[in-house]
This record gives sequence, C-alpha cells and structure tokens, in this order.
Amino acid sequence: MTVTDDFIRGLPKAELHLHIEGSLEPELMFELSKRNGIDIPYASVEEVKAAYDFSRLQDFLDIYYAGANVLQTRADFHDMAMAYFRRAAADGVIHAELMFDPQTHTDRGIAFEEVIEGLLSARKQAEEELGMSSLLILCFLRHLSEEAAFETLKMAEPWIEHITAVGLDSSEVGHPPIKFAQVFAAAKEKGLKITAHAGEEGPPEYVWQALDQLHVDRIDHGNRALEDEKLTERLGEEQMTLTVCPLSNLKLCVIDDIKDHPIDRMLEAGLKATLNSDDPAYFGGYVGDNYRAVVDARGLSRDDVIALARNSFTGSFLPADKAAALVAKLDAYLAAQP
Ligand code: HPA
Ligand SMILES: [Zn+2]
Repeated sequence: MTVTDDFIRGLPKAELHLHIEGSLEPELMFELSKRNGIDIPYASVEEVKAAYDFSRLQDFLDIYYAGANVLQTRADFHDMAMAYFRRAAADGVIHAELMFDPQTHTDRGIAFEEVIEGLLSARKQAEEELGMSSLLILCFLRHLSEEAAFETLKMAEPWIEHITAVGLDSSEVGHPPIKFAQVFAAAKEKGLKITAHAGEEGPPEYVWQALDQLHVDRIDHGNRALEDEKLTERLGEEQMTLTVCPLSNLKLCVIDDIKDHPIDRMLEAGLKATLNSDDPAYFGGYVGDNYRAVVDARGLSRDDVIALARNSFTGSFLPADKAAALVAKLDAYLAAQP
C-alpha cells in the first residue's frame, strides 16, 4: 500500500532530535535582526538560503552559530520556539524534545535566564494552544572544554526541574565523548537523562564511548555504528534509540544521495531508529519531510513508518505512563484508518 502524504502528516509522532536554534527560519532571522538592530551578512532571504550549501558539519555550524546572533531576548526565544511548535503540529508531532545550546548565547552575553524563560513560556503556550507536550535537552558544545560544560550545568541549576536531559553537540571529530565523561556523570547524579551526538561524522569508537563512558540513554544520529558489526549488535540488543535525521545527513554530506540512506538497513538490523529533522530551517525540511524523503528513496512500507513513529514514543524521555498514552493515540489513529 502506498504511504500517502496525508497518512504521514496525520500519523501521531514525537520529534526527539531537534535543535531549536536550527529551527530559526531566514524570515524570522530577518525580523529579529531588525527588531534587535543586529546586522546579518545577507541582503535577502534568498541570499540566506543560497548560503545553506554545506559539504560537512563544520560548514553548517559556522553559519548556524552566526545566525543565532539575532537571538537576544526571551521574546525572541519564545517566538522561535512557537514557530517550530506550530510547524511540528502541522506535521502530526504531538510531543517534541527540544535541544538547546546555552553556550551559544551565554558566551555572547545573553543571560541563561533569557534563553530558558523564553523556551519555557513557548512550551506552556504549545501545550495550551496545540495540545503538544515537550521537554528540554540542554546540550554542551563539544568544541569547548569540559570545564565550560560544568559551568553551564551550574548556570542551569535554578531551572533544573524544567530540564529533562543533557546532550552533546557541535563539532564531533576531535572531540570524543570521553572528553565529557565527568560532566555527564554529574548530570546523571542530578537525575538527568543522557544523550549524545555520535557516529554522525565521528567513527564507531565514539558511539562505543557514548555507551560505555557517558552511559547514554539515547544516541543522536549513530549512522556510522553500522560500520561495526559488534556495535550494531550491541545497539540492537540494548534496543538503544537512535535519533536519525535523513535530510540532515544529505545536507551535511554524511550520505551522497538520499537513495543511499541507511534507515531501512537500521530497521532490518533490529535497531530502534526514529526519524527527526535536526535543524529543519537549514536542512530543507521538517519531520514530515524526513518521513516522506526516506519512504520515497528507500521504499519504506507503511509498517516501517508505523514502527518509526512507535519508536519515537517509546524512545522518548517521557515517563512510561505518558509515553504509553501517546502510543495509544497512535493506535487510535491507525484503528480509524480505512
Ligand atoms: O547535526 C548536528 N551535529 C552536531 N551539532 C549540531 N548542532 C546543531 N546541529 C548539529
Ligand atoms: Zn543534531
């Protein structure tokens, strides 16, 4: 049976790998640049979009951090997050786990409070207006030191009850997970869940480290784990959730062609994969576009698509009863299909 756009859009799903700063669309970037009197090095939305031509992760990160300069006040963070929630809701997302990069903002003099209060007020509005639940994942920038990560964790202390997990992002190669073993141990002691980008550009060894040194609850990306048979087996045995991002993989040249995407190989190997958008404003699509892209390129079946959506709930950082309630919404949707 063909998997229609309507089926994909209507399918209740969670998004587990989304950098909120990566949802800043060029139009809003211009609006905020005017609102805050911050110059950006582009004359038009078209010029911004033309700059989004990357050949590796670092090309993207340079532009992504520059784009974040327009974010100044809690209202800016609120508006950016609400724009994401609305687009995600239109794609059938009923629960979203938002990563944010405090160091990108605190290092240029924006108070942690402005960042998090803006995100928290948007979460509340999304719950009220869209019926969408969400939670926050505080990410450490891995190109910075572990000491700086510890300072960030300390800054977050007054809001710790509003933060569910910590993550690790930014330039992967040369910054292995083990560099952050102590700060992740400290976060775990505080009751936070753990996730880390690993095996996007970095080698399978970084995925092993994420498992054995950081004791992750989830792996972000994980593509290169497939190069290591033992590692693939381990991820399958543990049913470790992988937050896979096909359009990101394409834009950042992790794969040469969407037709080469390994999502079906992951499922066939018994891995617990999910589909996500990563940085939708930069990579050309929201979560629904990611489902569509791999259905078309890899011929995923309707059952595959359902399994991916189910994994998004069971792999979420929600308490088991809340995750089960979302799985029930998925089942109700499926039961109502012709
Ligand atoms: O895809 C990514 N990889 C690493 N760091 C990131 N920060 C935002 N997006 C990414
Ligand atoms: Zn990411």
